[in-house]
Amino acid sequence: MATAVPAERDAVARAAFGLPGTEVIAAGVGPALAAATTATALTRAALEGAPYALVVSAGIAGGFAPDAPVGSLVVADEITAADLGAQTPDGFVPVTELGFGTVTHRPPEALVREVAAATGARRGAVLTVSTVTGTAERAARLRERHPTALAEAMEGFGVAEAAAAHGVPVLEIRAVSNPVGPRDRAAWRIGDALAALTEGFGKLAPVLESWNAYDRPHGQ
Ligand SMILES: O=C(O)c1cccc(C(=O)CC[C@H]2O[C@@H](n3cnc4c(=O)[nH]cnc43)[C@H](O)[C@@H]2O)c1
Repeated sequence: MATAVPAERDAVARAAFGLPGTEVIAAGVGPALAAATTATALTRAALEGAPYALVVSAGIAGGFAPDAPVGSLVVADEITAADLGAQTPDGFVPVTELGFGTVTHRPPEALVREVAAATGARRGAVLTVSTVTGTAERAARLRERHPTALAEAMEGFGVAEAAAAHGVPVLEIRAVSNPVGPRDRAAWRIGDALAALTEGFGKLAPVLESWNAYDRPHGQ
């Protein structure tokens, strides 16, 4: 499990589901550091002869109103880099339309369904951004481009790129701490979101145990 900061790591670790082989790391803020730290952890585990079967990006996030209110839990059916591309006179163009790279990773469908059923998490796209959205206009533009988006955060795509490089499936689970939109630090509910993260991960043990037991191939 890869969170951004130690407070998120502790919220996930507090759920203490005691699964052998589970490690929770604070991998850093932003997609680049999250990718580098996650890739390092995956490489180390592989070199030790105990490769990971699943990578989970977890933490707090901004939620798109009204579908992902503050305090709700979201599981990504799509992890998309929302600002990886070029700004043109006609608007934003993702790198894939420029002919290179990737902007989306898809977690295993069955696992996403099982996580949602076990935790009550809402299913939808989670966007990865390098700049936190601070205006209603940008929030609306993101939702126009990604109509199924429920949340935005800053690490999921980086963690997913590291997992993909190692051929390991990925999940992203986020608890909503603030609405995506006009900047309003007074509206953040980080404590509530961390509590929701702990509660959600507390319900995940059977899902992750059966995933590891069946060792299902990527994409199932
Ligand atoms: O200064 C601000 O206005 C501001 C607003 C929301 C979040 C931040 C952060 O610096 C937190 C970054 C940290 O938390 C995740 N996160 C939480 N909410 C959001 C969000 O609305 N948009 C993007 N990321 C968010 C993120 O994954 C980072 O780890 C500052």
